[in-house]
Amino acid sequence: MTIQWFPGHMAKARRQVSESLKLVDIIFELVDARLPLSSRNPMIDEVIHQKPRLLVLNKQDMADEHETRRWIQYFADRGFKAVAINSLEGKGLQAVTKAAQEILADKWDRMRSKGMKPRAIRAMIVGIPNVGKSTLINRLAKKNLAKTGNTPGITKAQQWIKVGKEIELLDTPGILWPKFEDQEVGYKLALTGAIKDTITNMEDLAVYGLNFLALHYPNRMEERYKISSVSEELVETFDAIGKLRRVFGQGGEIDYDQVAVLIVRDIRDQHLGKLTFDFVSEQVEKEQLAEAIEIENEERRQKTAALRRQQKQETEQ
Ligand SMILES: Nc1nc2c(ncn2[C@@H]2O[C@H](COP(=O)(O)OP(=O)(O)OP(=O)(O)O)[C@@H](O)[C@H]2O)c(=O)[nH]1
Repeated sequence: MTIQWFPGHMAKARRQVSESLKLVDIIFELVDARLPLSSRNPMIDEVIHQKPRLLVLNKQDMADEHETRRWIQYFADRGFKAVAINSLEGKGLQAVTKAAQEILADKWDRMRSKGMKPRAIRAMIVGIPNVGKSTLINRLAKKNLAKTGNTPGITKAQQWIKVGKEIELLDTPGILWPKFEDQEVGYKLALTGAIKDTITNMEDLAVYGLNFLALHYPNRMEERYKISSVSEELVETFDAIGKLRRVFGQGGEIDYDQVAVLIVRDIRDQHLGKLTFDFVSEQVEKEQLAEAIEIENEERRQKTAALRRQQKQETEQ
């Protein structure tokens, strides 16, 4: 399965985010708690530069709680504050305000020491499509619908939403497209519904989903489909699930296309429980591997350089 991404959209989104960047004190980078890495825009660091940022893991209600805790710690260990929220039900929103205040505490202290009056923190939400940006804005806006009006001095009028006394939020979020040249990232995004089904092959997706379940959540797969592994002969697995769930075509035969759709829906609709698709343990392993390769490369470079120096000395003598 090849999933395309959209460079045209990306360039426009980057421009839009860059333009708004100078208006805000902090970026709320919204990601899906089920895939805190795969749902990040890989160019986000380049786009937002050194702007302070809070990582907001949304849809926490759908993610594996244990893994969400591990991700928050993972980001903290790397110097990024992260909070988990559920925008749909408005859970965890206070943690967003509190974390933003903590991140900007030094800047606010400096402002106060210069005699400046404390003002509300200005923030902007950015994230990939479908991650919950509008839901969060609406949820925050509901608390206080009063908009603070346009910011003078910019051509395009920006509306600000007051969130309590502490925060003013830009009412238009920055959309950053995911980059899914990595096929696995594409599958994960598709399984959580971030990519439209029209650009994904349902059977490939279902097979990826089953293999993922067998590896990370075997008990849940067993409970739902009464199978403990994915057979090398995929037809056998699809037959077993089709029979169990009575997915038959008109002639009474198993309808494999519909079995694939059923598996994907089951995963998306949480019939296999709260699932997380990115794992801290796998990421740390990848990072350690990359580090080990870099150390090896560096040692090799040093050895080669030493050898060259020695050869040079020998020819000079
Ligand atoms: N379960 C759950 N669903 C959520 C949550 N936040 C948003 N959603 C759902 O996710 C879907 C996408 O939410 P939107 O707010 O439209 O996402 P968006 O990022 O604004 O999407 P674009 O407009 O495509 O950029 C909707 O069906 C929301 O109801 C959440 O915290 N939990």
